[in-house]
Amino acid sequence: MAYSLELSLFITISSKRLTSQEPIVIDNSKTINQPISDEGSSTNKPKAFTSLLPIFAFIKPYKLMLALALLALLITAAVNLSLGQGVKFVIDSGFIAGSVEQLQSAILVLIGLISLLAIGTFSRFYLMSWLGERVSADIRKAVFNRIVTLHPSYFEENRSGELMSRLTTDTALLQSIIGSSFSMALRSVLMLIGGLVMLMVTNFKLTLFVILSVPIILIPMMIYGRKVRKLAESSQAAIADVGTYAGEIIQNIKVVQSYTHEVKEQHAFADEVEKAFSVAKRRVKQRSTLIAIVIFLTFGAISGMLWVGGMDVLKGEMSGGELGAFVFYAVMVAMSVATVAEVYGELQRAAGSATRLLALLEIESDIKELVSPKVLTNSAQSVITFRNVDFCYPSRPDSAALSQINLAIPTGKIVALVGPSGAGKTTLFELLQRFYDPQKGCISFNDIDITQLKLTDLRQAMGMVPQHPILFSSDVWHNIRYGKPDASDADVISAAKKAHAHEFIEQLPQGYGSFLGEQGVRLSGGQKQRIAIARAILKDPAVLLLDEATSALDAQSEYHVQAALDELMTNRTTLIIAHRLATVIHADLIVVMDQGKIIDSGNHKSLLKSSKLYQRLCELQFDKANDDND
Ligand SMILES: Nc1ncnc2c1ncn2[C@@H]1O[C@H](COP(=O)(O)OP(=O)(O)OP(=O)(O)O)[C@@H](O)[C@H]1O
Repeated sequence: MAYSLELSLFITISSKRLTSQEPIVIDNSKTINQPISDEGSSTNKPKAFTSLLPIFAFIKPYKLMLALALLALLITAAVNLSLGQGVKFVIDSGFIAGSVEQLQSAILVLIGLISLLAIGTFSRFYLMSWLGERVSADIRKAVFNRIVTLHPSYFEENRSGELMSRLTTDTALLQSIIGSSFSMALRSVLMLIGGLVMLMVTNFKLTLFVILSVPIILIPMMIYGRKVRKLAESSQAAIADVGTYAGEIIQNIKVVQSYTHEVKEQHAFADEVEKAFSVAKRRVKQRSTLIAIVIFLTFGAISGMLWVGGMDVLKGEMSGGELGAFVFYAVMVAMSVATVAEVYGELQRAAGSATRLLALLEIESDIKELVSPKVLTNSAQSVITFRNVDFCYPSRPDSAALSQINLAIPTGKIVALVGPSGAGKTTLFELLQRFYDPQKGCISFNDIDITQLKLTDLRQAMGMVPQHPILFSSDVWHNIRYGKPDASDADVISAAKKAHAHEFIEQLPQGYGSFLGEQGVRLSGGQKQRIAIARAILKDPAVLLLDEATSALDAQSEYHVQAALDELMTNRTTLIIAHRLATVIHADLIVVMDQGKIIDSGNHKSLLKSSKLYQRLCELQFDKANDDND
């Protein structure tokens, strides 16, 4: 009886395990990011298991936990095996011998064993699951730590969604491998060996029967199991499509509504959902069939065994207890083989995840730092020099984004960069912050080549206010304090006042504690800019990099933003990507750029005379300003 219970448990567990694998499978097959690595997938089986080995480096710190878990595993395996002897004893000494006392003592022993089994199983399950969770948390942290230090061009080649799935689904698969599959496999191997030995000891003829019937049960299981797994993969892929579709629509809800595409999107989404349903339907059908076949074959084989064994019992060649124990061990062997087969497939998929995660951990940032980099000492000085700088983006090696850039920016001066779209102005900012290194030439800060400078010193000295401010999904405190994490509340408020942001922040529902929504959606463009300016004021950088906003700010916002910027630029070396004439007129130096080159430089007056492009840009601005005034 205990057996049928265990068998049905086994079937439930196996089907649950299939379900739990599914989300992971989809990630491997569907959203793998090819540039990172596509190794370790099912096409790379021979390498599969060796690629799991480096994961042991993450398990090593928790050796004690692992040892205890293995001990618990050994104990439970031994108890499981001895249970068969318990069954034999109960039947032979209790029922058959008709002795109440012996039956009682047999049952007591059985209860003792079962208690030991329960404690052992609890320990094994707890310790292994703990280990799985702990190791996957450590891997997640290691991967994230690596990701945030990588060069920005890496993120142009690898989409953020794909990196996220490394952090979540790939690590989750490893967690399930370490936390459950690994111990299941070990336990099953132990039970398989132990079970086979016990079978041989109990009855050799019947052992041959078992060895023959195991493949009869396993082969259809494996064939169907593979089909179910494949369908589970496509089912998850279809569900992922549904998620991606919904995510995009939710993100762009305003565009959808302004084009009144709600109904169209509802239909398109319904199609995606139905596609996912029809795949799921096929999977459910296959799985139901699989379960039915397994039940039929398993119980069929047990019945066969009972018949052969029963005949032996009737002939007096075997005791009833021996037959009971035999059935017990036979089912144990079959279950162990099934588990090992199932875990094998799972390990292969986990190997894929491990390969990808480890590949990610091995990537080095293209922006290298010297072993003992130079540090910035003179905080009062901030001289920037570009010498013969040539640069093309890694993704476009044949087209120069900057060429032959020579530029000297003295301490405390305001330098405006002007030029048509695509001239290379933003690229200049990127190089200065070492998001990329130029292929030729040299950029120096205070006469030190920036490649020799300590990266944090360099970036600490730069404060960037981008055209489209980046805000985090948090409150005002967090967003301003990002400029200086240890700033006091008073410092944050003072920076906000200087940035002309204090007043509007005060009027927000929870003042500085107001949540700004994803990317600060709950603020206007001008307000977002002022928060970004407050952040830069708090950082108090030696050099200010300002991508001036052209966005149609209303006159009042523009006044506030300009006043905040004036405050920020005072006594600070400033580079402005200038879109407005007002800034350009006051700049100490205006640099005119076109197609990656500096074509003119000077002040407003001299350029008006000498530079055709500058004249044209001014005319366009004046005409626009006049049109706006009309
Ligand atoms: N990440 C990138 N990868 C490849 N090419 C890029 C990348 N960023 C910019 N470019 C290219 O480099 C050139 C210079 O771009 P950049 O953004 O520096 O121009 P810009 O002068 O700042 O233009 P805008 O005023 O429109 O912002 C453009 O041709 C652009 O297409």
